[in-house]
Amino acid sequence: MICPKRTSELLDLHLAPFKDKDPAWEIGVSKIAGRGVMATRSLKRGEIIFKDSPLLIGLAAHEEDALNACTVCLKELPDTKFMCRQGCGLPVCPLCAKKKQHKTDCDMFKSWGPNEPEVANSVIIRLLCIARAINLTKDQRDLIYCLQANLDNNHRTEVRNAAKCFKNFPTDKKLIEIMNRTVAVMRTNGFDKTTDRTNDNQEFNYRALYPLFGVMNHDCIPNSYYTFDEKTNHMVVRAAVDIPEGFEITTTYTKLFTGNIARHLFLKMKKGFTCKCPRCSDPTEKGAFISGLYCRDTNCTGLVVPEITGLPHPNWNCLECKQKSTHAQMMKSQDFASGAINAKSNSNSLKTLVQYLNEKCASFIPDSNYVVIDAKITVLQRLQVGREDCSEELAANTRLRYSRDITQVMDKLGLGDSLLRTQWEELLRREEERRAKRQAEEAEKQRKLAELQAKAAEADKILAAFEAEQAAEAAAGTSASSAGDPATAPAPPPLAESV
Ligand SMILES: C[S@@+](CC[C@H](N)C(=O)[O-])C[C@H]1O[C@@H](n2cnc3c(N)ncnc32)[C@H](O)[C@@H]1O
Repeated sequence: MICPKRTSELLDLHLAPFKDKDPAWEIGVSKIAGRGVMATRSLKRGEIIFKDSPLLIGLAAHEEDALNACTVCLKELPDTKFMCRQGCGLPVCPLCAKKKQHKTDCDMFKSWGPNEPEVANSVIIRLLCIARAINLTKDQRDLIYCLQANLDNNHRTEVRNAAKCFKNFPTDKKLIEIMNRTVAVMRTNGFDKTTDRTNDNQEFNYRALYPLFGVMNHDCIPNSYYTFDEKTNHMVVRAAVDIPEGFEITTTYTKLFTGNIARHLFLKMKKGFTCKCPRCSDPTEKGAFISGLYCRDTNCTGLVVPEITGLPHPNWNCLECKQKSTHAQMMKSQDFASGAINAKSNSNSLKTLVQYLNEKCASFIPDSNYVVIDAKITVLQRLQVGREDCSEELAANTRLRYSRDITQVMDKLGLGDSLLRTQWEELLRREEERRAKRQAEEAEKQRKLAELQAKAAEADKILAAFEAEQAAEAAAGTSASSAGDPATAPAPPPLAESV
């Protein structure tokens, strides 16, 4: 392990432009693994712990990605004529083409001689983020070297493949070593256009290395969460719960709503370690049953969960009838449910998806299963954009119901704040406000109706009394005339003039 003191010195230099005078964190020796980030004072839930800026950032440029984005400002460009005219093989916008960053990138790649500089090539564009390490200052490069690098057999492949796209790719061992090391550091600590790594299903479209964040260890119930500032690409890390002084500040390298087996596999394959946090050691995942499936025995109503063995294909146990099932058997149920729900999620009709989730799914998959949670998150995200083919009432009820469901899962898992939770809580608050407003409006309508009805009843009463009076008067008149009273007898019709 590299000395925490040296790591702190290098991080101080990197963060100098915006580091707090009295930072809430320090680098220390972790009880989880190697170095970690520790709280220097107690932190309140929601408080900003630190901001980090990317030491390296570039386009992720995966094979399937559109490549018309500027390699400096990272913004999308028109889909023709976006390549630099100097022959470096990099897309760049007219404004950034004049900037120092592009000049440095352009000089380096031009000297390596891209095979087809006028054609956007994902391998070349993707390499830029790594190759930029060559032109960093010594302190910055030391910081890269100071971060953990899990050196697997594959970490040299990227540079080796990229070399084939240039005519004069450097052969200098030192330069190649810098790039290979940077690839390994990126894989261990960086972001690569993936939502897998983010704690919140928040999209991050670039390849980047945030060095202070790179010292944070993983916990499946992290006590911090992060967001990105879209303008500066700075990362902001906040306390998800109250964190006492001296406690380690943790993050999650996986999505929050994946089951034990999927998280275990991801951490083992991509990050090279086995997590031993309380969530990973509990087959029920703190009673949230994110991996839970129905028992295969149709007479049993129990939930089946995977055994904690650390194996990729564990046996599963029914918590009710104790029947054991093989991993392959349970995966059939999971795959069927995932296929059915994903097909509906991909359909154009939001109403169909909501109805399917509300009326059909419970018959073949428990509500707690991650596929159902994911689909509900999809619905909420789509509802944030518009209510599509859902009625106002269905949209309102769904927002309320699903955000409550997801908040409940978070509570069971013991998850504190996160971007998702803040969003759902805001949704719940707004929906409850709307509901209260609608109820108040309805009550006011009823009050007015009752008032009108009372007035109408009063009017009816007056009218009835008047009519009764009239009738009485008429009756009195009739009896008077029949009694021959000339004063009250109706006037006789005028006699026709006799001629
Ligand atoms: C981003 S680094 C974290 C900082 C690292 N501890 C250091 O000293 O630089 C990621 C590496 O830390 C280790 N690590 C992080 N979280 C861990 C955990 N929960 N259990 C075991 N190892 C962990 C793994 O070796 C992982 O590849």
